[in-house]
Amino acid sequence: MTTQPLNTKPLMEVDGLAKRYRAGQPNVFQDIRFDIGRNEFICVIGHSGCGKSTILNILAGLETASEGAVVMNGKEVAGPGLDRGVVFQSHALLPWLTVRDNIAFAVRSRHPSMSKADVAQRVQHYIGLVGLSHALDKKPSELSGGMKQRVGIARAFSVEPKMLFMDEPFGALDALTRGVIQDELLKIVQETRQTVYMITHDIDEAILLADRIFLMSNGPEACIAEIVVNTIPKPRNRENMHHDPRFYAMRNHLLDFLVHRSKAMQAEGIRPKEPLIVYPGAEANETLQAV
Ligand SMILES: Nc1ncnc2c1ncn2[C@@H]1O[C@H](COP(=O)(O)OP(=O)(O)OP(=O)(O)O)[C@@H](O)[C@H]1O
Repeated sequence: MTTQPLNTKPLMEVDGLAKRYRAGQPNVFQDIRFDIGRNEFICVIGHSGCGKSTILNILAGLETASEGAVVMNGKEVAGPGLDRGVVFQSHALLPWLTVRDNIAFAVRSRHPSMSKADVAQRVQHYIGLVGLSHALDKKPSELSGGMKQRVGIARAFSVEPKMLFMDEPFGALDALTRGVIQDELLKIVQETRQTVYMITHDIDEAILLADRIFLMSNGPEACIAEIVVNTIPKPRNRENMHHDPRFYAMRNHLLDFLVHRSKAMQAEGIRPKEPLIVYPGAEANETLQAV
């Protein structure tokens, strides 16, 4: 299920992806199949080594699949493209350029004929959304880790890609900084309605940000075991989300998968043909409406 009308074609269609790095070895993952709707925010959770980054890299066109196909906007993905942006755990800013020029450089690569004034306006808009207007003329070496990552996020959004991939973008940050940046990401996504595919190990982060959460079984031969539809309505808010009765149903479901079900599936060799689609806490909503 996607969050868009059924008659609208998905932005990305993924069909039967599998990857093996060496002949004769088992697939890292196989039978990966899903659609991503326009304006959807997808989070992917799974134990280390199940192939989350490899899948993300294949969708972004940075890696090739052993089997299967990825189609975006009706066109097969055969390599990297400017319509897809990627944010990794390390910010990858150009150290010799200021914050302003790092973002302007990215905007100009995507829109070579954009006027200087429009590029400047776009840079200011996106750096403002991550609360760093005061740092426009600083070099990356003058910024903290959290600030660099915020510039990386502003840069990725400023290009306005059709699809943005984020591979554990906050993994290297302390909990406080992470919270601040999650709020900024939430704000920027609400404003831009950017389509995002993001890997995280943080369950609360996934509940805060995602429309749907893909749960991957353990590898090798990993698959998407469940697709969890976020039952907490938007707009969500980090400060009071835990007061929503659906929050703990979502959280317990995700935790239980990571702690118990993913291991049990591996031990018993269970591979669902199709991911189970679940709505944890939906019954809490029905109770709320009945009161
Ligand atoms: N270039 C490569 N050559 C050989 N094996 C690889 C290569 N890249 C990844 N692998 C293997 O493929 C498997 C999946 O790796 P991947 O990084 O995609 O997993 P992940 O789920 O993103 O892990 P993590 O959560 O630790 O980042 C791992 O067993 C890894 O060792």
